Parts: sequence; structure tokens; C-alpha cells
Amino acid sequence: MSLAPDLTETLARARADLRMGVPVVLESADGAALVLAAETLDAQRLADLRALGGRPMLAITARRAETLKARAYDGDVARILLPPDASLPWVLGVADPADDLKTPMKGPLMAERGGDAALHRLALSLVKSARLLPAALVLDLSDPDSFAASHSLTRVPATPAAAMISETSPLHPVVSARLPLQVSEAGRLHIFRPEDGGEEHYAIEIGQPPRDKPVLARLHSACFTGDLMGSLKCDCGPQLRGALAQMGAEGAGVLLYLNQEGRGIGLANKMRAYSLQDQGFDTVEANHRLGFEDDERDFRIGAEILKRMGFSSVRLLTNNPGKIAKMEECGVSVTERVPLKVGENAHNRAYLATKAAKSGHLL
Ligand SMILES: Nc1nc2c(ncn2[C@@H]2O[C@H](COP(=O)(O)OP(=O)(O)OP(=O)(O)O)[C@@H](O)[C@H]2O)c(=O)[nH]1
Ligand SMILES: [Zn+2]
Repeated sequence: MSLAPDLTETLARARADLRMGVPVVLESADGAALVLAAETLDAQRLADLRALGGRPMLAITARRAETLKARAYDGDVARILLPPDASLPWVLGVADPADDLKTPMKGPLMAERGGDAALHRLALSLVKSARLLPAALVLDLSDPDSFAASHSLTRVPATPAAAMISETSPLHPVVSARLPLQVSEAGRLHIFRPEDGGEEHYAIEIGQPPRDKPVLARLHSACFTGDLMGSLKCDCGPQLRGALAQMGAEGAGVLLYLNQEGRGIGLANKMRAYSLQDQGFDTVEANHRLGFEDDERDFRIGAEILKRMGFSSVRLLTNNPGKIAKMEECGVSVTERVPLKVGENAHNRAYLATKAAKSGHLL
């Protein structure tokens, strides 16, 4: 019998460590590395890292490297050598585009070319899945066993961890209960909990949709600003209420409320993106400058929940053909796209136009 954490639990611990600014150790057959998230680094830990010697590198995504005019020799990842005099503001300036326009010169940034970037890539996946800026300090370790033990650090086996992070975490139904709504008194809320310790997702079932017919469905991504605050910068609030109203009118439907705020980058990063949008960048450019892809959501979660609830085909309320393709890929057939054009205003007109022009949304 062992009470030791398994891989899923070790990864959850590693994410929590990184969010707290605590380093973790990644280990593979080819080497090991000490990893710190740039966003939660402090001056003392930077000094401690320096004291270890070696060649610390700042791993960033190719998207961020493009903005910084650094070479990404590893495809999707760039390994920037930490200059000997690099200060905490320098590290944060490379990681965070907030002051790119005010202080454009961070470089020239020297990127590492030889060697393997697998641990750097994993470090970036880990900090991203911890909803932090995609930038991590990485230092090769020659004796990870004694190092991790003497500093009480979480140790992550790199190869199985990389495989696990690329998969969707299994989900488990937790509870469901009756929830009368304005649109329909026959509402029911179901809670699903991912095994990886990530955020729970919800399904609102209206009426009793038959499982052997296509159900009117919406995969709604969390938008605190639009859904709850009435933000005019997007169309999420009106879409949420419009979808529920249509389900209420038809007497049946299922709305998944997926906690993938900010197209999967988290609310703090979405606000960073909003701040860049105030500097003149559009929604896609802002994500890229932060080092993210346009859309970091995992729609396999939505397909999984639908299947767990017994639905195999849907009439999907969306303007996003990407969602339809993902559902089909995951074995949920989309018999019809039901357009959901609501909530356009003077503030979100350019945002909606960008989504149509760059992300394939249908007008
Ligand atoms: N990163 C980022 N996320 C945003 C921005 N504006 C809204 N979001 C998020 O985008 C998600 C909503 O996705 P949308 O792109 O509006 O719509 P969609 O779900 O792709 O497609 P529809 O089904 O047609 O609504 C929510 O998670 C919002 O929090 C933004 O400027 N930047
Ligand atoms: Zn929104």
C-alpha cells in the first residue's frame, strides 16, 4: 500500500507550487530541470537560482518570441538565455507584454539553439495549465534526487506528465438538483468535477430532453465580465440568456457552462488581453502577444459531458464552426447549427468582426 500521490495528484501539486512561486523539478531519462513560473518569481528566488550557477533559461512560447523578435529554434518554444545581470523586472518584462510599447527594448534576446527543449516545453504546459503567463525559468540539474529531497520540492516525471497534460482529465458527476429558472421551471443543474483538480464544469438541463433525439445544446464558455457584469466588450451575456430562453421556449435543451474563462487562459490573463486591446491590439493579437494561441479551450470536455449525460447528437447553438468540428471529432454528431446572433453593440462590433475575419466565426 502507498499513500504517495499518483501522477495526476503530483501534477496538481506542481501547479499549486508554481502558482505560489515555489520551484518544481522535472525529470526525464535524458536530464532534469528546476522550473519556476516567471509570473510568480520574486527577487529572492531569482537570486537563489543564480547562486546555483549553470545556465538558466527563460522558456517562452514562439508566439511571445515573435513579438520580442527572439528566435524560436524549437518550433513552438524559445529558450532565452538569462543575461548575467538580468533583474526581476527584466524577467517579468519578457514574460508580460503590458509594457512592451512603453519599453520596447528587452534585448537583444539570445536564444539557445542546441540540445533538447522537451523539459522547457513541459514547463510551459505546466504554467499554462496553472493559468499563469506562459513563461518559465528553467535550470538544468545534474543531481535531481538529492536536490529535490534537500529542498523538499515536488518532482514530476516528465514523459508521462507531458502525455497526461495533453489529454483531457476524466470527469465525474458530483451531484445534480432541481433548479427552477426564469426561462423554465423544469431546470436541473448538474456538476462535473475533473480528476486533475481543475475547475468544475456545469450542465443546465431544461425539461427532459429525449436521449435518442438531437438535443438543443449550447457549449458556453465562462465569461465573468459578460455573463455576470454585463460587459459590453463581448456578446457572452446576451448569448447565455438567449440560449436559455430558446431552450425554455422549446421546453427542452442542455446548456454546458464550461469554466474555460477567456477562451481558456483564465480571467487574469483575459484582463491582460483587454489591457492590450486598449493599446490598439485586437482580441487575437492580444492573445498572441501574451504568448497564447487564439483559443486555448479544450472542447473535448464539452463532448465528454454530453456523452456522460446520454446525448450523442445535438442541434448546436453557435456561430463558431470550430466547435462543430470538435464535437464531430469527439463523436457527438451535430445535426444542425442554430445561429446565436445577439448582443452586438458599439463596443463589441470590432471584436465580433475580428472573430469573423480571423477565427472563422459566422456572421
Ligand atoms: N482571451 C480572450 N477571451 C475572450 C475575449 N472576449 C471574450 N473572451 C472569452 O471568449 C469566450 C467566449 O467565446 P466566443 O469566442 O465569444 O464565442 P465562441 O464560444 O467561440 O462561439 P459561439 O458559440 O458562437 O459563441 C469566453 O470564455 C470569454 O471569456 C478576449 O478579448 N480575449
Ligand atoms: Zn464574454
